[in-house]
Formats: sequence, structure tokens, C-alpha cells
Amino acid sequence: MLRIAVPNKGSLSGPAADMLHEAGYQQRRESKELRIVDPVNEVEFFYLRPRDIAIYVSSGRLDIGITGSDLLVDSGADAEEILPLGFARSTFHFAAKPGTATGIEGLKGRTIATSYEGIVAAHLAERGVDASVVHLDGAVETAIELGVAEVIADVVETGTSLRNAGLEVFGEPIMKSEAIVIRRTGAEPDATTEPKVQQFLRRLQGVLVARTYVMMDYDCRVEQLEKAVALTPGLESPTVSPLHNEGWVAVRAMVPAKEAQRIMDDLYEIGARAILTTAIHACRL
Ligand SMILES: Nc1ncnc2c1ncn2[C@@H]1O[C@H](COP(=O)(O)OP(=O)(O)OP(=O)(O)O)[C@@H](O)[C@H]1O
Ligand SMILES: O=P(O)(O)OC[C@H]1O[C@H](OP(=O)(O)OP(=O)(O)O)[C@H](O)[C@@H]1O
Ligand SMILES: [Mg+2]
Repeated sequence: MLRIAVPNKGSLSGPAADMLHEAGYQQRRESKELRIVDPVNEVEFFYLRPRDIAIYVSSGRLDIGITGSDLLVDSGADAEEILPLGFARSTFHFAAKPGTATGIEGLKGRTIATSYEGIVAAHLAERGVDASVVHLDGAVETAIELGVAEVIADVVETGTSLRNAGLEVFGEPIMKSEAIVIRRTGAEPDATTEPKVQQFLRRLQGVLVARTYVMMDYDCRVEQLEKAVALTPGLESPTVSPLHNEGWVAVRAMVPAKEAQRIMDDLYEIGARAILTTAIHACRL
């Protein structure tokens, strides 16, 4: 049975459960459940604190886990990313009251509050900056107002939390992060679990593709086919079928969902007609 760590709370937990559900895995019904078995897929899910997941996975007690790349780096655990999942995207930044800090060089001797001590300490050490780091569990934006620190280092997504606290980012971004699947560094593929790991990754990749692509169908004249195919090259190559009306073909290809409307306009311009897009619910590439 494959053993997988899933975030039980916070920004990662909802989207991770949704993705696993879309990939055909059974998920817990109540937020208090700490582990469930999906007997059909032969997988056991452990619902753990996102911060702890890299530690469990690096210990080898769990085969793989879903966490954030910033949490993986912060933990210092011996685990590596094997698949990016495209949600919980954020950037890790220093921030302070406007005009009170400019670059990392100015942090010498100052106090920085953060929930990500590992990332901050390593970043400062690499640049030879000697500052003190105060660990707080969350809501670190408030630490400046209350005089616990002069600077914070935190996750920024929309910037709303910083703005509400009257703070602004300074210096280079410390790191970018997103949800990822991790596995123990250098894990020897185990003959019994490896096929299940690969199946798990294929299923999640299928969900990612289904979320980012749509299927496009259209009819066009044979003379326009090369131009049309250049607009819709598909993944391997588009399917082209003859129509009953001579001189016309039907074309089918996957296209990036974000570009679908522009591609439909361009196809129409070159004379394609009956242009349709449909959602892809699941796929194996
Ligand atoms: N507002 C946000 N937008 C996008 N990603 C976020 C946001 N806040 C946290 N994350 C990401 O979520 C992961 C942190 O998960 P975690 O559950 O520990 O924190 P959280 O979402 O802040 O939850 P909580 O504060 O309830 O503990 C990190 O990878 C972080 O980059
Ligand atoms: O840039 P934004 O869109 O505002 O998002 C970033 C905020 O979201 C998270 O906070 P969360 O709500 O998880 O509270 P926390 O600070 O207690 O972790 C993070 O710690 C930031 O404070
Ligand atoms: Mg938080």
C-alpha cells in the first residue's frame, strides 16, 4: 500500500484534496480524520501539518507527500520535488514600514520576525549578514506594530496582508513557492510501491493537463489546412479527418485553455467554421 502525506490545514489542504479527488482518489469526509485507506487504489493517506510533511517523507515512513516548496526548503529535510502542482503559488519576501529598510545589506544587527526561520537564516548566512531572527507561528505582519521586530520575512501572494499592516516589500524576492509532490532524496525505487508512485504522478499530471488545456474542433477547407494546423499544433499533431463535402476537413487538437479564444478568432479569420471547444475531464499523456 502506497503511503501519502496530505496537508491537513491551511492554504494547501483544500486544493490538494480537490486535486486528489479529481485524480480519482478517495478523500476524507471530515476534517478531523487523520488517516484514511483508499482500498481500490491501494493508497493510504495521512493528513499532517504541512510543515511536518517533509520530515515524515525524509524519514522514509511515508513514500511521498504534498507540501509547499518553501516549507520543504525551510524544513531542511532530505526530500526533493518530483512534481510541481501549480497551486498555492507565492513569493517569500522581506517587508518593513516604508522608508525603514532598503536592501539585505541594511539588515545587520536588526531583528527579523518570520515563521520560516530556516529559509531566512540560510539566506542571511549565504550573504554574510548577521541579524537576529525571531520565530512566530503566524500573523507576522503584526510583529512590527507591536515592536517585536523591525522587519518581517513572509509569504506574499496578493500583497493584501502587507498593505493592511502598512508594510511594503524590499530587496530581492527570497524565493518563489508552489505546492509540490516530494519524495525522499535518493530513494531507492521499491519494486512494490514504485508502479503505484508512477501511477499517482501520471494521474496528477492528467489533472494538471485537463485543467490547462481544452479540446478544439473545427472544419476548414483543405487549402487552409496548413495555416490552421500551425495555429493548433496539438501535443503530438492534430487529428485531421475528411468531411463528406469534398474539399473540407475536420480538425481536432488540444490547445492551452488561456489561448483558446484568441485561437478561435484566428481560425475564423482564415476561414475555419464550426469551431468548438470542450473541456477535458481527465487524461494520460
Ligand atoms: N495567501 C497565500 N497564498 C498562496 N499560498 C500561500 C498563502 N499563504 C500560505 N501559502 C502557502 O501555503 C503553504 C503554507 O501552508 P500552511 O498551511 O503552513 O500555511 P497557511 O496557509 O499560512 O496556513 P495557516 O496560517 O492556517 O497555518 C506555503 O507553501 C505557503 O507558501
Ligand atoms: O499576500 P496575501 O494575499 O495577503 O497572502 C499572504 C498572507 O497569507 C498568509 O497568511 P495566513 O492567512 O495564512 O495567516 P498567517 O500569517 O497566520 O499564516 C501569509 O502568511 C501572509 O500573511
Ligand atoms: Mg499562514
